[in-house]
Amino acid sequence: MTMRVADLRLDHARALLRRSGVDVPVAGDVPTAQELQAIIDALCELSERDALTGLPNRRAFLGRLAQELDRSSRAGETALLLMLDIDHFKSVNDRHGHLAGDAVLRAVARTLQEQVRPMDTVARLGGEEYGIVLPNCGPGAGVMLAERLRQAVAQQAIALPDGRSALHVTVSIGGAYSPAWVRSTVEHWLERADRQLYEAKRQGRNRVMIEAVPVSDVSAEEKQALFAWSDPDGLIIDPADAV
Ligand SMILES: Nc1nc2c(ncn2[C@@H]2O[C@H](COP(=O)(O)OP(=O)(O)OP(=O)(O)O)[C@@H](O)[C@H]2O)c(=O)[nH]1
Repeated sequence: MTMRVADLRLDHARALLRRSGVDVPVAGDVPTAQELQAIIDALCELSERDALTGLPNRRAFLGRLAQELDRSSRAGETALLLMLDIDHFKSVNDRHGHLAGDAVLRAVARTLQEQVRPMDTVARLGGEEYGIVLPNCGPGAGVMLAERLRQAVAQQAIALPDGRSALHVTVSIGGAYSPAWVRSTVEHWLERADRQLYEAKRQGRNRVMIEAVPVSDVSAEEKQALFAWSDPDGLIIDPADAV
């Protein structure tokens, strides 16, 4: 049995889009190809956004990281990955309520977005954690930028939904550079930045910790892949001797 466009049941998709504030006008009962395409595009866009802050979500961010790794491995540039986590966020919820917690999450998202360049991507990774990827960003600029982000959040007075009070929060930031010329993996990059974030929390929070050396921390598989790729004669080189 073949399915016709007229049989498609789009009510659910349309209702979801309407609830999410996305208006996809449809002229008649049977959608045209353009109308169908608009619904598909809007659903794709929605699946990559965090509903609370409007930032790209984890799924979208992982895609951006993969793109950036690919670009920096070809261009020989380093990109910086930052992981940010609001300090003692549980106590914001506990003291002021969940709605106040949500207001804080939105306010921090706005501040981070305001501080970065248009080419950078700020995402909410889940809970009170954000990720930022900064293409073409080297060690000098990276530390300064992360420190600027930390200060901007700490200085911000966040208005609470009761309209009467405001509060301040701080963030801990961990960072790692993508290795230039090496095709690394998203998982390994995230793990390196996460290790720095863990260290920033351990050392007392409200601080920035960025891995010092951009290239040296490359996994054994990555070294293997790099040398297989760079050795056109197929000679076997022991990566341990080469790096
Ligand atoms: N309001 C609100 N709270 C959230 C949301 N997502 C996660 N949380 C809360 O975020 C809190 C995270 O707490 P923890 O993981 O203990 O971390 P923390 O209190 O920030 O402590 P440190 O990270 O160690 O400084 C939990 O209380 C979650 O319920 C959300 O979308 N809205």
